[in-house]
Amino acid sequence: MKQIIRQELSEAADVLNRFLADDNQLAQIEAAAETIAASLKAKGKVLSCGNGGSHCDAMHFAEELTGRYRDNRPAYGAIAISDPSHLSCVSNDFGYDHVFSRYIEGVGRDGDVMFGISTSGNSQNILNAIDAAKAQGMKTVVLTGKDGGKMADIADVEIRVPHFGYADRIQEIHIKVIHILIMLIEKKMM
Ligand SMILES: O=C(CO)[C@@H](O)[C@H](O)[C@H](O)[C@H](O)COP(=O)(O)O
Ligand SMILES: [Zn+2]
Repeated sequence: MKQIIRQELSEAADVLNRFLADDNQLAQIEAAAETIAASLKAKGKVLSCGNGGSHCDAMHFAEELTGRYRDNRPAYGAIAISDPSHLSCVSNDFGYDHVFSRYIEGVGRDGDVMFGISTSGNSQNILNAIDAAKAQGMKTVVLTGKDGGKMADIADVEIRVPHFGYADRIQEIHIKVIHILIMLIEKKMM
């Protein structure tokens, strides 16, 4: 058992160190923070979305913007697309591929930011959300993994964890990126 624990922690450390060494990804994190802070300063908001574990991460990101991260400060506008009644209605009536895009059509406004999280970069409901966000005049920021998938070509800002194994290793870096983004956004809002 100890061997499994060591192997898992060691692989996680390797993925983190490779990400840390990639200046291009660090620049993308700064670009994402700038995009989001500019929207919030102009009274815009962030609409975040993801599937499975990334859905939880989308909620985590939004609550730290509306609620709190490390210290108290004003609330910032953010909504994770997560209302079960919306998700079940749209899945039932239009299909699961439309759960995020439909919400963005209803709630997204020019100047808002769509924040999508996908380890494959290929989840169709997030690809559709990017299209819907663009149609609303919103900026799009995505966290991806592997080769970035189709999202790499269409998002305004893409932060990628180039790990080609299981999704959990990618998600572990995503949550670190989310915390750093909140920190940078707070600094830019001061
Ligand atoms: O949390 C995990 C795996 O760690 C899973 O629930 C995972 O999020 C789900 O399989 C998602 O449906 C994967 O979607 P995506 O990351 O490719 O967009
Ligand atoms: Zn998980």
